[in-house]
Amino acid sequence: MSDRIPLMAGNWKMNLNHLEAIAHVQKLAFGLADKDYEAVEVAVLPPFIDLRSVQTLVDGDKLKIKYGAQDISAHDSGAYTGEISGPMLAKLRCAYAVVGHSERRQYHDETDELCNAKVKAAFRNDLTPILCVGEGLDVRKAGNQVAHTLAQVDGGLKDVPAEQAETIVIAYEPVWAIGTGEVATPEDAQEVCGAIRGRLAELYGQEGADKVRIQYGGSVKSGNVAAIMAKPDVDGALIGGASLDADEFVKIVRFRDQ
Ligand SMILES: O=C[C@H](O)COP(=O)(O)O
Repeated sequence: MSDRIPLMAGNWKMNLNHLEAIAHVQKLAFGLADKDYEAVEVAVLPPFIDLRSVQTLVDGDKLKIKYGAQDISAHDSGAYTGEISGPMLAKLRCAYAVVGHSERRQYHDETDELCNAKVKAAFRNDLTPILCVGEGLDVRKAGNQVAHTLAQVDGGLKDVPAEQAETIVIAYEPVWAIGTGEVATPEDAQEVCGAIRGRLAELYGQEGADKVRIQYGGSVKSGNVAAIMAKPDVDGALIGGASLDADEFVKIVRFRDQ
């Protein structure tokens, strides 16, 4: 049995301003306070402008909820208008930085090469990258989901040393299941998550691969999370839409009760 601690991370995407963020995290904290959820790590991934408010709340109330950014610059400082750097996120005590979400790959043309630079920027600044990978519908229909996703894993981890790689979080998000209500079956999720762990074992050895947490993302809800989490290579979820409803997110975190 794996001793990996499941990570349930709510990706708010471009939702909730800094005041709404405070109210939302307070509601999450309240919803998670009456029961021991130590065996699950909970994180929120708000828009950049919310991070200071979330940090202040988490610090002030000594909450166990972690937080991170939805993106990170490949550069640590300089003339990169609009970018947010690893040192800035580290100063806010962010735990995580999402890298290569499919919406960044699709709408901002982020390549595996850029994702690799962002993964390195996160590690350089003591942030844990959540590297997102996954195939689109055309690739899935052609049956090439494993090869496609493993190529993204290879690209994102290029020249990343084993001691860093074994601390990364990889989120397998089939693009056709994001925000569509089309959740992958638990078997679909396991097929690719298992293949990802297999590739990590080839790259870093089985012991290192066994330390990596691999999340599933794509239309995760309280009603389907338990079946997905029952799969051996699924160690958590990256939750979009359902994470905006505090009660629903709390139910997802408590997937063992579902
Ligand atoms: O980062 C989260 C994923 O894009 C999943 O989003 P979703 O739960 O709304 O399908």
